[in-house]
Amino acid sequence: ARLYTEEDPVVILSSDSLKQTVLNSSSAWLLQFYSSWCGHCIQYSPTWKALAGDVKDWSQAIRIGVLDCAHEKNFDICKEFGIHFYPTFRYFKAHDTTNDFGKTYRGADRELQTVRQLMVNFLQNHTKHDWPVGCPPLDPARSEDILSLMGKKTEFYTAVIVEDKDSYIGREVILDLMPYEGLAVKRALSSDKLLMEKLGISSVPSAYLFYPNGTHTVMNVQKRLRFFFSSFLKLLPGVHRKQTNSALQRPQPGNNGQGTQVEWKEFEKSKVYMADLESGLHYLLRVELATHKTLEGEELKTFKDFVTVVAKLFPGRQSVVKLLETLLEWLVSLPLEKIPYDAILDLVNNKMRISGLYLSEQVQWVGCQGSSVALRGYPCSLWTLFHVLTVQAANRPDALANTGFEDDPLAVLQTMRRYIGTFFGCQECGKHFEEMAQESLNQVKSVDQAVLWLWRKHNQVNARLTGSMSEDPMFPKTQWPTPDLCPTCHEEQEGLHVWNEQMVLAFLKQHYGASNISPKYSSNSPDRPKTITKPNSNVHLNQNLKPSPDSAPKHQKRTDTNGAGEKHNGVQIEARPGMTFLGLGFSSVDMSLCVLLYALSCVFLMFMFFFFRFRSKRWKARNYRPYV
Ligand SMILES: Cc1cc2nc3c(=O)[nH]c(=O)nc-3n(C[C@H](O)[C@H](O)[C@H](O)COP(=O)(O)OP(=O)(O)OC[C@H]3O[C@@H](n4cnc5c(N)ncnc54)[C@H](O)[C@@H]3O)c2cc1C
Repeated sequence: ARLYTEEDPVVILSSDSLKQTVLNSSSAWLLQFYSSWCGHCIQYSPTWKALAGDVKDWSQAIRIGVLDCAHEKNFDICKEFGIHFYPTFRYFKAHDTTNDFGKTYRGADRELQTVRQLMVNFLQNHTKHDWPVGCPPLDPARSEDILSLMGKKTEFYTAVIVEDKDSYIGREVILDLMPYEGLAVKRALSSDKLLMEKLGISSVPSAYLFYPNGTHTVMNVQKRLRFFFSSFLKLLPGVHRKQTNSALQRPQPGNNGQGTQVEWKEFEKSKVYMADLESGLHYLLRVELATHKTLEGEELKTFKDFVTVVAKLFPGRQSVVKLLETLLEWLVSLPLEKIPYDAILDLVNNKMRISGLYLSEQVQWVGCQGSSVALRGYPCSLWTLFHVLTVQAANRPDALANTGFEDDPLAVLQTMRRYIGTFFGCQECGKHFEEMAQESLNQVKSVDQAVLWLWRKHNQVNARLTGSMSEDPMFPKTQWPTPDLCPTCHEEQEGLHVWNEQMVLAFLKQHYGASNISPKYSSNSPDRPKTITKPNSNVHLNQNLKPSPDSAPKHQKRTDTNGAGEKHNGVQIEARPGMTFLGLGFSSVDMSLCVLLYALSCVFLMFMFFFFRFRSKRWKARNYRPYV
């Protein structure tokens, strides 16, 4: 296998693309010419990938590429470029038309931080004439320019990183924020005493922030590290990733693409919202799965396992949990190998009118709302649901007792893997997720590791999707949790950001724990359960597939409902009349059958009565004995 794949944040070059990509480019390039059989190259590849991921946002200024000289079709180009040893590192300046073969880096130190700083130095070697397009100035700003911002209203924020002469933080933060709009980042040196005094800065590195409204203050970050400064700035209100051409064609924030404004709901990002989880379950059960006419074989098994895990672990409202439990009992009690999905829908829609079961049909995205209806929503809620479930499995070890999943730390992840692979509407996503699962899921040995595995993989997906079309400019894809949510989760080792996984685990358990789920915006249960009739489809509960009354939990009561049908979102909502008797709910079909059977049995009994009466009279007349 090749050392680098399309999944990695590096640009993979070949003889066909090398010259036209790298020479006279609008950005500078740092290339690694490697050989896939060379042991050093193999060992070094994780560092190179990490570096490329770390500087992904610098791509307008400098980009990272690889070319495999062991590939037959690259033999000639590697010869032409004079590559004799592997790996060879070459820098290519932006706008270089001299057709040269780049500048070789010969240093022995190839640590990530060293190479990253060399990239900054190399960028600064450009002149005014060949400066990479889109790369902001990296030299320190003049103190007059900074001080003139005091009290001045502008259209954007200005952040100033004040640092020592040898520090790279300022330049790295400037490059990190390059793809973002709504702010400008500058750097200043601590040797500028007047500036230090005017800004009231006594220790470095520090950051100072000028707000668009003319106010200004020292930036308050928990740790004075590059990652903390960059994250803080990326998350400022009004700061978002610049839109690409394709992203510009997307509906604008607050607009659903059809001219209708979407109502914005205020929310706290430190909370998980029950409305998101329930809306996700509604979409999953009534829309995504409903595209399957019947479930059988592996699909049915996957669905049953999914319902088992959710019914046992979902820390939701009683009405939803009861609905899931009833669905589970019904699925388990049914010996069928094939189930029409309409029958499942009938149960989800509580056609049996079992009181206390209800899953709202209203979609309410809160923490998962997007700046347009085309963004976020369901996939966000699905991630959230599975994070909640892994945390529940870790916090409540006995929850899966007697389900066949007890003692299985992989229960939630394997169920998620199979659900995503079988039913998730985005097939490509399913393929990627499966690749990640095949790669490392077998290393998960405990429920805590399962929580961390899902977090790690979600961040891997976030990194891949940074700047993609599915990124909501108001909710940029970041490595999560950001420092403002969990400062102790972040550390730095030799200039590289590292996670404190113990802290991450504690944070995930708190964030996705039941007590952090807010009921705000959750739709209330209706006074009566409603049934849905899809146009032109027979949705009457299939009598053969009715769950037997015994299969419903004993504590569940049935109730009657009354009311006329009503129209909602183009779907006919029909509330059929019914009644309760001895605490059991009966629909009108049940009632009609009862009356019919009652009438038939009356006729039958009358017939028997007259038949035997007539026979006994005849017998008496035939065998009349006056002396008996
Ligand atoms: C299994 C799966 C695979 C996917 N694969 C792809 C794909 O290959 N290509 C594609 O274009 N889209 C894919 N998607 C969709 C994509 O990941 C996002 O869900 C979607 O773009 C919406 O993004 P979002 O901004 O709402 O944040 P999401 O990534 O959906 O995250 C939702 C919320 O989870 C929290 N969060 C973020 N990161 C983490 C983390 N590491 N750990 C715990 N919580 C976190 C945040 O609060 C965030 O708001 C996939 C979705 C799923 C469920």
